[in-house]
Amino acid sequence: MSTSRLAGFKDLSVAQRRELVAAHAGADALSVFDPHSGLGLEQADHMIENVVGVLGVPLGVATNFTVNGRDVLVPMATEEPSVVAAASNAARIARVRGGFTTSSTDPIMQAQVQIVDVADPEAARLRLLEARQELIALADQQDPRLVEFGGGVRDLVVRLVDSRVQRYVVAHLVVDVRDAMGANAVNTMAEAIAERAAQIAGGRPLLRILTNKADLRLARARAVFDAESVGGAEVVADIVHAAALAEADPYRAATHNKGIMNGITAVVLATGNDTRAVEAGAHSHAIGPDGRYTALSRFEQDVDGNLVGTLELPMAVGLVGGATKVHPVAQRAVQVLGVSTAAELAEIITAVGLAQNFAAVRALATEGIQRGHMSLHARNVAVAAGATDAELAAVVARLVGDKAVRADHAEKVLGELRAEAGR
Ligand SMILES: CC(C)(COP(=O)([O-])OP(=O)([O-])OC[C@H]1O[C@@H](n2cnc3c(N)ncnc32)[C@H](O)[C@@H]1OP(=O)([O-])[O-])[C@@H](O)C(=O)NCCC(=O)NCCSC(=O)C[C@@](C)(O)CC(=O)[O-]
Ligand SMILES: NC(=O)C1=CN([C@@H]2O[C@H](COP(=O)(O)OP(=O)(O)OC[C@H]3O[C@@H](n4cnc5c(N)ncnc54)[C@H](O)[C@@H]3O)[C@@H](O)[C@H]2O)C=CC1
Repeated sequence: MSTSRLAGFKDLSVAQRRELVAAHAGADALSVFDPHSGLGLEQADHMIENVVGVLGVPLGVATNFTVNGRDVLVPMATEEPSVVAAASNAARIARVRGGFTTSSTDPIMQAQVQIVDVADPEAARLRLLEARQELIALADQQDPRLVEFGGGVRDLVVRLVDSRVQRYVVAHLVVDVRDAMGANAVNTMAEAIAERAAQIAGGRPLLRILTNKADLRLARARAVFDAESVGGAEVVADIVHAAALAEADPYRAATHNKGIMNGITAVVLATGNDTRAVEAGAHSHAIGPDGRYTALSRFEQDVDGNLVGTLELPMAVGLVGGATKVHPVAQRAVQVLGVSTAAELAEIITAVGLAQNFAAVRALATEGIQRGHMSLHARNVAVAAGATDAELAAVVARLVGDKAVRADHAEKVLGELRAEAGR
């Protein structure tokens, strides 16, 4: 089934949405998305330690995404109102000009081996490089499955890092991890070569761990947002101004990048991937060549006057290993996305990050964030004030109408409605 635009998806009931998503994923029913049949206590107890329960996070589906010409429904797990709506809204505008175009590097992760107390670091560096083949072979022996799947060590790089204590020799194993996120895989390799590497360097092995600055594993997304659909030439120009401030000013960049991560983290979480690893990679990548923290995305006006958005960042996500293969909901989310490689997943996640960023910045450059975001957040405020299902719509309408989406006002409105009903 083509998802085409799926206009009006938001107006369907939860049951109707599930039917549509199930049909799209080629599944009979999405029973596993049911809160009572998702992650069980027993499975949870195998995943982490000292388990006492399972936390439910809303799982939504962003619509309207076209990525490299393919319509995609995007599962997003988030507690924040308006994130799924914003992504769908941006994707609706992007598809006017063909949607998102993506690409990525090979899935290369790196592990570091720190060697301390080396008398001659410069010479140690060359001794390690002379032993490159031996060390690579030793590392590859640790993971025959990965090698079988076409992955394995691609290079050995040696850096000298001057710290306030001493000059460290730091060997990097550069590993193609194929469809894995790869942390466990490269950590095993780093631990296996550490003793031998330190012996060759003439020092003592200390840290043996991957780096989350996965700057050899980049995913990229690009989209042209049609000027008219964006709101006209002035809005395009103002979005470029907004993005330029984020590039120039770390205070704005942090919020701009948070908007990107609203989308990225939601898909990373929905697919059972490691949100902290992706966030660490993103923020380390937000440091520009001049050492300043800056925006991860760029927005420009093209020759036709349309807005072009681009995003490039490390994206260490996998389809095997970690929770991706264990969590039943994550597996179903991957099925809905219709991806079969980690690279495809990484690219879709990056497209969602760009969409999310565009939606937020467009709102900020026009009417402001409050109308769209707060009208959706009003439901949370009303429920927190004690509104029942039957009272919810009336309370939300009053909060939005009064432009006062606040707890005290919700309590006041609720009191008034109940007094009227009691009369
Ligand atoms: C909220 C909208 C989308 C409303 O925007 P709108 O123009 O009022 O929406 P609309 O009713 O015309 O609908 C347009 C499309 O948006 C989607 N849409 C619209 N409403 C819904 C809904 N209820 N449920 C699901 N989807 C929805 C849906 O795809 C819909 O198409 P349709 O289905 O009608 O054919 C818009 O104002 C928007 O994109 N705002 C940005 C919101 C945002 O970024 N939220 C993130 C939280 S704020 C934050 O944390 C980050 C920030 C902002 O600080 C980052 C930064 O500073 O850069
Ligand atoms: N700093 C960090 O980010 C750290 C993260 N982690 C955790 O590590 C986990 C991910 O580690 P992984 O090595 O991905 O998991 P993993 O070790 O469970 O799975 C990867 C293994 O799967 C096998 N495999 C089977 N099919 C494959 C294919 N098609 N492509 C690649 N490998 C295939 C390979 O032997 C590979 O080594 C996550 O849970 C993450 O939270 C662990 C330590 C540190």
